[in-house]
Amino acid sequence: MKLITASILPKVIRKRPTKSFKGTYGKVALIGGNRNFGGAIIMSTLGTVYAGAGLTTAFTDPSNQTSLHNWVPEAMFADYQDQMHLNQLLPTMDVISLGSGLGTDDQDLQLIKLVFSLVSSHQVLLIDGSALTLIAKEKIPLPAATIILTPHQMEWERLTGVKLADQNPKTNQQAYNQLSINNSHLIAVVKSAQTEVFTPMGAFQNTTGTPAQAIGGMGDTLAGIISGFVAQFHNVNEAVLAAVYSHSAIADQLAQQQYVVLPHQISEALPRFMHEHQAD
Ligand SMILES: NC(=O)C1=CN([C@@H]2O[C@H](COP(=O)(O)OP(=O)(O)OC[C@H]3O[C@@H](n4cnc5c(N)ncnc54)[C@H](OP(=O)(O)O)[C@@H]3O)[C@@H](O)[C@H]2O)[C@@H](O)CC1
Ligand SMILES: Nc1ncnc2c1ncn2[C@@H]1O[C@H](COP(=O)(O)OP(=O)(O)O)[C@@H](O)[C@H]1O
Ligand SMILES: [Mg+2]
Repeated sequence: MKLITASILPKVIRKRPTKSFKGTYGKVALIGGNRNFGGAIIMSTLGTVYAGAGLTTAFTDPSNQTSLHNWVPEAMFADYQDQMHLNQLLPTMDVISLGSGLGTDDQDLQLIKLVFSLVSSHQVLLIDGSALTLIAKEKIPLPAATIILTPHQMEWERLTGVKLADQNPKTNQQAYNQLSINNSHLIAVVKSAQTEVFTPMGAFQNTTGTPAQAIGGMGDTLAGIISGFVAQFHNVNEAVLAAVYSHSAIADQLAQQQYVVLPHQISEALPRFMHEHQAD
């Protein structure tokens, strides 16, 4: 297993060309955040916007609209139960992130099915949180698209059947290979204290990260940052690796002076971190 080190950053994070506009940097839809988990979609949206995605829309429960705009006015809001709006907007997106704080009710399951039916092969679909739990439980096949799965270890167990205690680079690789049989463009970010990333170009282990990150919303934030990187940087595999590295590298830096690192602090530190690591 190869290591993800700082050398990934200048490969991925490029100086922005002068002749560019917001459309150059990608359109992202983030779908999730029920009445109880509004924070999840807000943290995810912060990650995407602060990573530099050109246009970001959060599809969420209407009860989250005011808080979302207080935290991140750069993002647009849409009601995730508005099927017409989903039908209209999702086909225009470059990246769709589904599941952070979604919940596991029947209406959430119907929403996942609708999104899967709307996604097309040129788009990237990131699947996180409750959406992973539901597709594992209901055995929903993944659509034809570039798919990024971001499970924590219990979600990975639900998806693959590999028990948490048995998870290691070898069993995880076997499970990834099995999942890839029906999808040749699959990336699995298996999150833990030493996150492993499985891609069609090989398997990688992250070298950054701290227990100061063990707090709710940390994975929601990562899903947002990955979406923002993939929206604007062209090699999807490398963009995911750079996002995973950056998320935890910033946490390492903050943890030098903080007992715990709050997820939104990572997003807020991201533009400066990317500035420091951009290449010509
Ligand atoms: N502020 C918000 O709005 C927030 C909203 N959130 C949203 O909530 C939704 C549910 O997501 P979830 O991860 O909280 O719950 P679930 O999928 O049931 O997994 C937990 C179960 O697995 C077990 N477990 C064992 N190992 C584990 C591991 N390494 N990492 C994690 N869990 C591990 C664990 O064991 P225990 O802790 O009980 O010992 C427990 O039994 C999802 O949509 C998410 O986006 C959250 O992000 C929080 C902030
Ligand atoms: N001890 C740790 N060391 C490094 N990273 C950690 C540690 N604990 C948790 N993390 C990171 O925090 C995130 C947790 O993801 P997840 O459980 O999905 O969070 P949530 O759903 O609450 O947002 C992952 O990116 C994981 O790698
Ligand atoms: Mg999570």
